[in-house]
Amino acid sequence: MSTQRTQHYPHYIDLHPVAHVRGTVRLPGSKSISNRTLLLAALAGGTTQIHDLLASDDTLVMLMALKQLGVVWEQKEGSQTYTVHGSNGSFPVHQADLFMGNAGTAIRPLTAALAAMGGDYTLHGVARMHERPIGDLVDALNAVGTRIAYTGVAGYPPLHIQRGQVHTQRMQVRGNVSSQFLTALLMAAPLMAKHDAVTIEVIGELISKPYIEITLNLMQRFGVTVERDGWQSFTVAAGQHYQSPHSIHVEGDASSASYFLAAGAIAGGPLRVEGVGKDSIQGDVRFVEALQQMGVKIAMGDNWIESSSNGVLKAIDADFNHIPDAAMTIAVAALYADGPSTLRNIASWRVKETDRLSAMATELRKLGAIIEEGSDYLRVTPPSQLQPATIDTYDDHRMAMCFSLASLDGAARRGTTVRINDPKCVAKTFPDYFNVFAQIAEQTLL
Ligand SMILES: O=C(O)C1=C[C@@H](OP(=O)(O)O)[C@@H](O)[C@H](O)C1
Ligand SMILES: C=C(OP(=O)(O)O)C(=O)O
Repeated sequence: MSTQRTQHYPHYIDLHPVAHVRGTVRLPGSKSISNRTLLLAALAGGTTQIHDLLASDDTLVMLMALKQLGVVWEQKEGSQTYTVHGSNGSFPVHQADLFMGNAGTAIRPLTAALAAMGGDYTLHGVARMHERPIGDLVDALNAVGTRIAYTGVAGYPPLHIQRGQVHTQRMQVRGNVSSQFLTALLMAAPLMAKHDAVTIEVIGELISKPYIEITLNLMQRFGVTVERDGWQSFTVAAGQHYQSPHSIHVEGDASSASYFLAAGAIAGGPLRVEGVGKDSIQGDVRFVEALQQMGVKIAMGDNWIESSSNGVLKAIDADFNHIPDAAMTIAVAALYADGPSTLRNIASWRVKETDRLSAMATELRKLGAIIEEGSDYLRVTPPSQLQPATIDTYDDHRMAMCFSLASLDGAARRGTTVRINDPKCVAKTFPDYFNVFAQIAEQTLL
């Protein structure tokens, strides 16, 4: 039923040096908003039209899982408009074996929702998904009576969910490994708050905080209000149900925007992205603050952002905990800076699509950079000249996308030829990435 596109990529792509980039890019939909919206629409009462849903592997696994769970949805032909028929808080199918790929935004919220509903479900994914932690979420849920078991290694998917006896007014969750655990509990909380309010307490530190704002914002649009005490506790009053807002528009993906904004910053610009802007609910729009600290000129409208180079990039030393995904783009942009840059507080990189701290260090070194890899930081000292390199991507879309930037000529140093191995991994969030990247580079020839 889905007509999502499949890009046919070769085993590698060679990117040759690009003198200048300029142009306008229409962004694909936000992954974070797409998968949250799909699940909320599926749980809600009523029918929701979702416009500009992201077409990618991560949204495909969510769509397919919902279909297996008996949720009815249709895609409007030739568009990314979907109609989802809500199931009023209870999915029709109570037994399913669900493939979650490597989509954190699918497996974590679905685990919480299915465990709260009860049934007989297994959730599994690609090999790397089975190395990505989920124990803090399972602990939080099983402590209030759900029945989730590990079928492989304790603390990691695959999971087997059975019907439990959920009795809760208070839940506790750790937030120092992934914010998606809190997001998952928040989204499932209305299913558990039938008779009593449910309060979710965060134990210790919470990382990636802006993603919680996306969750709360979308829950609100589906009619559920969360009372909060800062980042410490979140309460969902009893008797709230998700209600369709009828129509919802998915913003462009702010993390995907980072590659193009960095391109404009490195290699001239102006480079405009359309689909996100001042009004965005995504924390990753704050990527532009990091660029501004690096001396980049940024202009912003309600629904667009534009970057242009202002000479040599200034080195940066900053905390990137609030924008872990877009921070990878800064690590590559740092190759063009006037000195060493330090990206701090990014330990979560180790448990994402790959160990991104280690992968980033290895691949940046291939280009000639001197790298210090800490347990939770990365220090990038640019080389005098970038060396041609073959970049391994570790089945990590962001590795493939951010290393494309090393082909750009910057004010401080020239770009180099980069071979990107296994470029098809971009399908996780941006199947068309390399075509769009080629267009902004080609536009310089006009
Ligand atoms: O909630 C979300 O949509 C996301 C939260 C972040 O993960 P962590 O909270 O694990 O850092 C981010 O890296 C991921 O790409 C998307
Ligand atoms: C960490 C990421 O994905 P996920 O939603 O699978 O956690 C990412 O897209 O960079």
